[in-house]
Amino acid sequence: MDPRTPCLIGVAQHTVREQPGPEPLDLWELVAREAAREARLPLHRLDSIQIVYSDSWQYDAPADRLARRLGADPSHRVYSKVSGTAPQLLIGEAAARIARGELEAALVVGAEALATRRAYRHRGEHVPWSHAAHPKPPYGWERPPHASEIAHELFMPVHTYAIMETARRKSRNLDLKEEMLDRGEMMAPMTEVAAANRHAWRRKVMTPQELATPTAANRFVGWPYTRNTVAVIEVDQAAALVLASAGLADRLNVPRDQRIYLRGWAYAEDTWEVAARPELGASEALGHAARAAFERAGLGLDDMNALDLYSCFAIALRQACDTLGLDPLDRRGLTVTGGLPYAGGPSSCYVLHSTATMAALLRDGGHGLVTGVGMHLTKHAYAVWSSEPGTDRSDGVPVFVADPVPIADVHEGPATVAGYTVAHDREGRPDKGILIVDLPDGRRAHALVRQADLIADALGRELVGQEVRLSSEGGVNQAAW
Ligand SMILES: CC(=O)SCCNC(=O)CCNC(=O)[C@H](O)C(C)(C)COP(=O)(O)OP(=O)(O)OC[C@H]1O[C@@H](n2cnc3c(N)ncnc32)[C@H](O)[C@@H]1OP(=O)(O)O
Repeated sequence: MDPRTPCLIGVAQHTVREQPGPEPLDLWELVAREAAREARLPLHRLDSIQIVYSDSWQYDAPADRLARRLGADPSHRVYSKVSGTAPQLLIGEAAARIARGELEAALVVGAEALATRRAYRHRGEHVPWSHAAHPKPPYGWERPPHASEIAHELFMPVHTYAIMETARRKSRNLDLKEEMLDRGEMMAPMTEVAAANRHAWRRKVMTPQELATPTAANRFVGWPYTRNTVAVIEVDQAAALVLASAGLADRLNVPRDQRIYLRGWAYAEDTWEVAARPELGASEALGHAARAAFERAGLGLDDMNALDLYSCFAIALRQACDTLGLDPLDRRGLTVTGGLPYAGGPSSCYVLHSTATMAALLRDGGHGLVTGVGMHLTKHAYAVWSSEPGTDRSDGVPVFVADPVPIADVHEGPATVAGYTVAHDREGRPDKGILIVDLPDGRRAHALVRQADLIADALGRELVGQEVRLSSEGGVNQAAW
């Protein structure tokens, strides 16, 4: 074997159960030390430290602070942008550099302490954490929301994903109740996986009915999604991966069955704005990423022994199943962790956890698929991991970037609903409708619905396909019918 073959030789995960807990820097250090211990790697041998963006706290120099804690002096230091695909892009980058002989050992690490932030918030206290960046840097997204999304208050994933779900619901002619029960049936097995995962945030087995039925404890958060079917973000969780060259793994005497290989991976992008997607309920990019990853790995879906499909919201799972031709009730299950709603959805870091869990499983031999989604189902990363090495040395250059449908900021006149959600308040009461509409000239637009009777109508039946009239004031479109 080429001594520069990259392999994953150490993993660690940690979940903090009592809040307030430690700050992200402490968590990074904790899991980094544990993963390096498993990898038999002296920390000073690390020549790359790559950290996934933390929503919990902005440090002045994250990678430098961690390097100092670990007693390492890596030549390669990265702090990612916000995205659920960031872990896979960092892993892919580390593997490519190892394969080129630029690095021998890399740490990819991430942590959130959002449950602790919340605990301090509820006590009315500031978090007492170290090395804050001054001034506070701008939020780490690659692009801010579109002006029309801001004007129509459409930037939270609980709303954008819900809109895509209603568009798919209509395209499949599912009625409202059918979609909810179908979602419960798809996600209930994930709760069983989470219950058996000692790192999972929520370890309670739930039935399809419990997931599908709205109650006070399972309120609508972005209709038609209820709390128990969406990513749980306020968690304290950390994970770390150590990648090394096969040559170094040999010198460290890492057992062969502890080495897992990134056999093939690929990255692709849908349009940044949900409204700009040619089909709101389907992904063009996902299929390109999946095909390229399998091709590069020289393997197919049927060869996979285990799967972990990114599961922030049901539509992410459904788009993946639709595109891959995978039965949502496939005997392999859709997740090895329990997924973001149950195992935990620590902002951009989830794929570190799914990869760590998959790696531990594959030590018994076999192949596994781990996928990532970023922003509003914009970014897609597909990674095939294996106990047997392959030859793929791809980088993160997208294999496909979708073309956007133009968005009209304001519009007066007729339009057709393409997808919608009803935003709910903290008490679970309907607040406003948010629509994406098709315009007669082929463009798309956003619109709000504020009238209580129209909101009630939108909650009671399928509104996708409904002809509406838009009126515009102050850059905000209002819809009525
Ligand atoms: C690519 C991707 O990964 S996309 C996925 C990104 N992840 C997400 O979008 C996470 C989605 N999940 C969530 O937002 C949350 O877990 C929720 C809202 C479902 C949590 O619900 P709960 O656990 O019941 O928490 P709770 O209702 O106490 O709210 C937690 C916080 O969310 C915010 N929040 C909750 N509901 C609302 C609402 N209707 N409007 C505005 N803010 C809200 C508040 O800031 C609240 O904090 P506070 O308690 O200090 O006021």
